[in-house]
Amino acid sequence: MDNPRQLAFIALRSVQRGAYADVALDRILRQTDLSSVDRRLVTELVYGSVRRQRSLDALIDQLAKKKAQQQPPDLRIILHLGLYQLRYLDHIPDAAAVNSTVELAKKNGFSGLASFVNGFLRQYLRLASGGDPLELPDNPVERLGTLHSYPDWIIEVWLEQFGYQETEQLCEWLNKPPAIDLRINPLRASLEKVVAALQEIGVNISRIANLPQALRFTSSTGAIEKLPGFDAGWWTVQDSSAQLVSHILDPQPGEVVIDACAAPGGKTTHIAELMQDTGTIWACDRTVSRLKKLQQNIARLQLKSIQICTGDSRNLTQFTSVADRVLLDAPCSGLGTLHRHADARWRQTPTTVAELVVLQTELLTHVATWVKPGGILIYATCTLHPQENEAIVQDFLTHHPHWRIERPAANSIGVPYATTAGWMKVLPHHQAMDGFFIVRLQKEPE
Ligand SMILES: C[S@@+](CC[C@H](N)C(=O)[O-])C[C@H]1O[C@@H](n2cnc3c(N)ncnc32)[C@H](O)[C@@H]1O
Repeated sequence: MDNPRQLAFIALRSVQRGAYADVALDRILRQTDLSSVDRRLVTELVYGSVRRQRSLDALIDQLAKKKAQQQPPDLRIILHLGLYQLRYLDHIPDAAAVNSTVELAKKNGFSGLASFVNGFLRQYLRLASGGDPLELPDNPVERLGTLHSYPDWIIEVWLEQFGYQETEQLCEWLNKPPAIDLRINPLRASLEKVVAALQEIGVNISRIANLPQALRFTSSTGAIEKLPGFDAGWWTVQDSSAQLVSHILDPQPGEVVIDACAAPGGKTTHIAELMQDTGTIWACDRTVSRLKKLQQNIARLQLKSIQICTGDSRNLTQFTSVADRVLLDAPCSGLGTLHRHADARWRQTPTTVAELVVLQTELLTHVATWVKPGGILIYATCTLHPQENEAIVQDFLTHHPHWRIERPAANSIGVPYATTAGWMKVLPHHQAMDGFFIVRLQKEPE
């Protein structure tokens, strides 16, 4: 049973039936005792096949008699697995990819189609020896969508924002495996201490320009929770651009700060660290399971200044005008973090975005009432969709004349990401971090 390709096939079958890719993968990996090399292969095959689904289907449509949608669902997965290895993985010899895919077909009820699978993959290889066999439409939206495997609507949103060349770079960047960054907890350890402890066990790590607490792994790590300092609360896994958000909030010791969408607490715990664990931080969220993770993180990092408030932040009435600063790290379509969630591009749609826009508007309108006169409100998302970012802020300012955008001060941490409008945008293909939108709003003093 511990055959990596068979395990990938089982996980992909769950994904096809509606499971989240990370959940399906985690379930399958927990049941096995694979070497770390094989675990990496299963992970790559599952995430890669999901991510590249559109391109792989286009090749099936082109090269097989039956279109991808008309293939038996399990056979379609097997063809995806074979094609994915041939097209995207350099370290697997072609013969091994073809033979193992034929075996997979035989093992999973397609013995009668083994020669079709063999012929199909060998035809792909023959064509690939003379250039890319994937035929691309002329229309730029479908062309980028087919080549880089994104739905047309995402390509349209990005083409309008960034133009063809930048969109293509962004698509390519978000198809690469994500980096893992750490945020050092200065209340428990210094950056130097963490670097030394990791280097001692052969894990390589580098600093990230302009982010005082950030480190990025540059070699493989094994299980993160087993690395030195995790249990002792020396550090937290958090992408650099997410770290940027709390620095831009700039909370001060002793203040009252509310994090309106806090779980699992990446930014709340960062805020507590920046405030030297003084003052009061309210961590609000409506998802109980995610709040449990927040609680675990607070305990591991040994923080005392955070209070949890469970509920829908649109309905919480106890916080009117109490906060020096409020963070709204809003639920969003996550188009800036597609590299971390292989199936997200297929789950989000223009309809889910429209629903999110309503939620984001309602949240922003309500949590703005929590800020004291003269106080600060940060609106942030990890998406690159103007309806969820620029349009939300413009609409808010139109209806709230006592608020204004505060631009990043000269030499401050937000400057490299600033736009002429005053908000900040982190573009993954420029800054090598998750995509983020961050704006700092100030309420008029009394
Ligand atoms: C982007 S995530 C927050 C991530 C978190 N700030 C961090 O850094 O770890 C958005 C969160 O919003 C929460 N959420 C969504 N709708 C909400 C609502 N109406 N009220 C409160 N929380 C909500 C979700 O449960 C989710 O945890």
